[in-house]
Amino acid sequence: MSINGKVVLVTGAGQGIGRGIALRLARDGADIALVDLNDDKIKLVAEEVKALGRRAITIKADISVREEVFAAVNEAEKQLGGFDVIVNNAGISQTKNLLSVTQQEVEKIFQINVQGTLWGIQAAASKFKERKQKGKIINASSIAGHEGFALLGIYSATKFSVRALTQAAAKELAAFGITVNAYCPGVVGTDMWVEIDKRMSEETGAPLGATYDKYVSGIALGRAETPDDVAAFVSYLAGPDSDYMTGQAPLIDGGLVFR
Ligand SMILES: NC(=O)C1=CN([C@@H]2O[C@H](COP(=O)(O)OP(=O)(O)OC[C@H]3O[C@@H](n4cnc5c(N)ncnc54)[C@H](O)[C@@H]3O)[C@@H](O)[C@H]2O)C=CC1
Ligand SMILES: CC(=O)C(C)=O
Repeated sequence: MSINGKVVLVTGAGQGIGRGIALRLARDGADIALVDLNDDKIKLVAEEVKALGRRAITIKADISVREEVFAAVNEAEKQLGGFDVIVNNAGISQTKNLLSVTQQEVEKIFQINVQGTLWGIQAAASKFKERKQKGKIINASSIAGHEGFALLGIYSATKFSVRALTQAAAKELAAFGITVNAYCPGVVGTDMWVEIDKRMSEETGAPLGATYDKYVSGIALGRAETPDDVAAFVSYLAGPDSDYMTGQAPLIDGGLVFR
């Protein structure tokens, strides 16, 4: 299985799952455009990609701003000489109960998790069409895109929305040879979960670490997920072995949510 020489853009690549995906796809042979709000972090990941023998560029961009996402895709093509796969990975969490969440808070997370994913779909699909080539679009959903979780209700709504966009885009873009799929991780030990656990403690009074431990204790395979676990599945979605798959959002969660 190889994506040797392909150009892949990964958003939210500065840390956590996005960094894991960038490094895995570099090991698979791809050149990587690393996109994140945090310039310092993507520069460090770029050094790691280069140490694996692949090319890497960094683009500081906010995925919630449509023009910045289109500019990032153009820059990736210009500097790396092609454009084959986008991984719309960047996202934020929000731990609030439904009765107190504000309009501003709802708008912010929808702008990043949903609109940001839509801009990535638009920018990548436009580029594939302009280049008259096939391409792959891969979006970050979640277990929370298959089940609404208490205190993660608006976050869950955004991840259900990502699945809706994935299905609709797959139908609209299949005729152009563009596939659109999503990955749905479970409990991955990144900074996002540190923040969720802290906010859960504030909301419920649970001791720090207790919410994370409770979630992990529900995983059939008996351990928290790592970015590498997610990246291994994204490697499949990015490569030719998934060519006959589109519009899907499989769970890769160690056995936590069963559908
Ligand atoms: N950590 C987990 O357990 C799970 C995470 N996910 C999803 O996976 C994706 C990655 O999650 P993690 O690596 O855990 O998160 P993280 O919080 O560790 O890293 C997210 C990265 O995205 C960047 N980012 C945030 N907003 C951005 C914006 N507007 N524009 C550009 N970059 C931005 C951040 O700077 C950061 O580098 C997210 O979409 C998340 O919802 C899904 C299921 C489980
Ligand atoms: C962060 C996330 O997607 C959860 C709650 O699993």
